[in-house]
Amino acid sequence: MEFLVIKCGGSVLESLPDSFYKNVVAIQKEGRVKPVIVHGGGPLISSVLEKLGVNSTFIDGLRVTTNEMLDVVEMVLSGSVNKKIVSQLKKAGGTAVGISGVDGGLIQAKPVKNAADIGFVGEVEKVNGPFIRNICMHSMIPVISPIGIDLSGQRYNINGDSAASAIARALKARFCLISNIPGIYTEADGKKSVLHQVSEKEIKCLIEEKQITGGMLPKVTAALDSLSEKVTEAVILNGLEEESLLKFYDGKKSGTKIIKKEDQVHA
Ligand SMILES: Nc1ncnc2c1ncn2[C@@H]1O[C@H](COP(=O)(O)OP(=O)(O)O)[C@@H](O)[C@H]1O
Ligand SMILES: CC(=O)N[C@@H](CCC(=O)OP(=O)(O)O)C(=O)O
Repeated sequence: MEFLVIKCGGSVLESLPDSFYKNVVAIQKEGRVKPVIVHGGGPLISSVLEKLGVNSTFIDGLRVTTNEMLDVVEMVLSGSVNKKIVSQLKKAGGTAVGISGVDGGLIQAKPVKNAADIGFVGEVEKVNGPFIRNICMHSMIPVISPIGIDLSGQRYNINGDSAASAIARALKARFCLISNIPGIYTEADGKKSVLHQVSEKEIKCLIEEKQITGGMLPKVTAALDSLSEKVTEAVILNGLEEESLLKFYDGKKSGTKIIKKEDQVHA
């Protein structure tokens, strides 16, 4: 079974055109590749927390998450955001199942490394791949929110990009990250452009030069982590560009392709 993991960023969720969901359903109905959606929801979490008088702080693009904040994060991600995507897919003619990483032990998590004061932020230890496969086998589209759980039952807030990356790796899936930008921007001589392709080494330079910052940091790490011998590229796509998902699916040029090495040979 072949999979396509589609990570939908919170930056773009409110603005994704109906055609995006129609395209996901069309891919599912074609049957060759099973789409799996993993979503974020960062901006909505921030705005709900703000209404409750809680300010968010981020370390390397990850939200510092106290126990009280964790309840809000889960409510927003696994409740409102997740069910909106399921409804959109229904409207587009498909059947989706909304679940969080907590359900069925889908995302087993542990505290994220090297950040003592970040609270209940997790990284993925293990993914229950057979659970996802089962949903896909029943012609349904899994829609997964990035909350993880450890063996003691503690829940963790996981960055959507890293959750999606671990799921893509577990399924040996093609991986695309849908966001609100046409790809990775770079600037040289005051001129801004979008990279068509970028390697791990180039990404390190761009991070050092502070050309890649904020929410793009977990995104590029996630893209690189998803790569394996079998899956050699991950792509950052613009959700606001109507046909970007189908272009990527059909192997056409779209967004920024992330690869391990510059000399990687491409079809
Ligand atoms: N080099 C870069 N190219 C493009 N976007 C960048 C870059 N560096 C930082 N960013 C920021 O990263 C954001 C995408 O991350 P994020 O807001 O977390 O998206 P999402 O919610 O879609 O996961 C962009 O909107 C942009 O502000
Ligand atoms: C640990 C951490 O930062 N978790 C994220 C989860 C949501 C997310 O990743 O949303 P986007 O995809 O929209 O960025 C957060 O709390 O914002």
